[in-house]
Amino acid sequence: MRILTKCFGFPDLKDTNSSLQANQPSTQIEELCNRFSLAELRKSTNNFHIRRKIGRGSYGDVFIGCICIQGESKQIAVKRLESNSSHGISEFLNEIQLLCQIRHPNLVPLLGFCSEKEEKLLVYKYMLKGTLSDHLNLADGFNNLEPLSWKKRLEICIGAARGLHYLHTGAKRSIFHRHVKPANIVLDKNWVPKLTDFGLSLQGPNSMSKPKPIVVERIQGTDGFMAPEYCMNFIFTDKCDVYSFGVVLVIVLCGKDFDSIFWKINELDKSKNSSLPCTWKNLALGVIDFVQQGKGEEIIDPILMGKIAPECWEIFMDITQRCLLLDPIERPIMGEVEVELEHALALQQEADAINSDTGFSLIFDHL
Ligand SMILES: Nc1ncnc2c1ncn2[C@@H]1O[C@H](COP(=O)(O)OP(=O)(O)OP(=O)(O)O)[C@@H](O)[C@H]1O
Repeated sequence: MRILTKCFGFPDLKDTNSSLQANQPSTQIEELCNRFSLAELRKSTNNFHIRRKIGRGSYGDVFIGCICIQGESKQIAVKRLESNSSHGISEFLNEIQLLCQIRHPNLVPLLGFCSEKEEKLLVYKYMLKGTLSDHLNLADGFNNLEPLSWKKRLEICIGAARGLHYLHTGAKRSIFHRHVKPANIVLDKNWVPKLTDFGLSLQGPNSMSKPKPIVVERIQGTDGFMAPEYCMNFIFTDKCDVYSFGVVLVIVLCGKDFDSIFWKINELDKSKNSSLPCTWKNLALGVIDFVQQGKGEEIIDPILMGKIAPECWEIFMDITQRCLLLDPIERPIMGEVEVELEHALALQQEADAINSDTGFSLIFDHL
């Protein structure tokens, strides 16, 4: 087992260590990734004007801008690291080093970075449709965006699963994302989902073999999405990302944030006198429980009622609850999750072709 005390370190990149000590990206990375000047990013965001602010994460504010790259005008999202964020510097370097080396249709393209004076900025391609979280109306209450159809949700999950599968097995060395959640899945103008926020990601040894566990010094991530064994043993594997992805699938189905789903499931359990609240309850089994008791509409996104074909439901719930199994060995790998979700979508499309008018009003009685 390899022990990583920091989440960066790319032996195939020269200069990396000395640059990291100086909190600067390595010279080789600069060959792979644009370095923007602070002046051009200031200009492109109207000096980080409040009206250009499109979001805020733990890293700092995110601004929209427009910049000319190789003669082409591009809309960009600029993440500005807050100056008092000590922890952010390692995430900043980690994200550049990782994203500048990999390209995939389901990973957000990093266009470049800026490290000048006290300013540290990351420059991404702007994703017109925002985050999956925005479209599930999870962030800051209701935001009036058109709700996503069930098929669109499945397509988004398939794309995100593909991106995660690529990270685990497709790159030269396996990469664990470590921060999978709806807010870290962004959508381009064609609704193609892309994983973003690689600040916490870990790069393991050669991915030709099975992804190997990595021991971390401290637990980082978002509550509710972190796998139990990671929180208890400080060991991260590809199966911890699978667990987080399972939580995403439940949220996509319910259109509610983690806490709301978790408390609803606990309430139902309490009414049955079954068990005490437990953070790592298998949420998918909780949802199935609701449905079997004829209370599906209390937990599932109301927009989806009558829209999910029973055949699709079965495959979707099966893979979701397997992603959330307590024993990581029993969880599927991301490749299997991707295939099962594709299967679920195909079944939904077949059922829609037959029942285009009637819908699936009996789906929840059927189970
Ligand atoms: N490439 C992008 N295109 C369009 N909007 C973006 C892009 N990247 C980020 N955003 C917007 O900025 C917000 C903040 O993003 P960021 O990744 O910094 O934080 P987060 O993932 O929401 O939170 P945290 O960093 O705490 O996990 C997002 O919710 C989104 O609205």
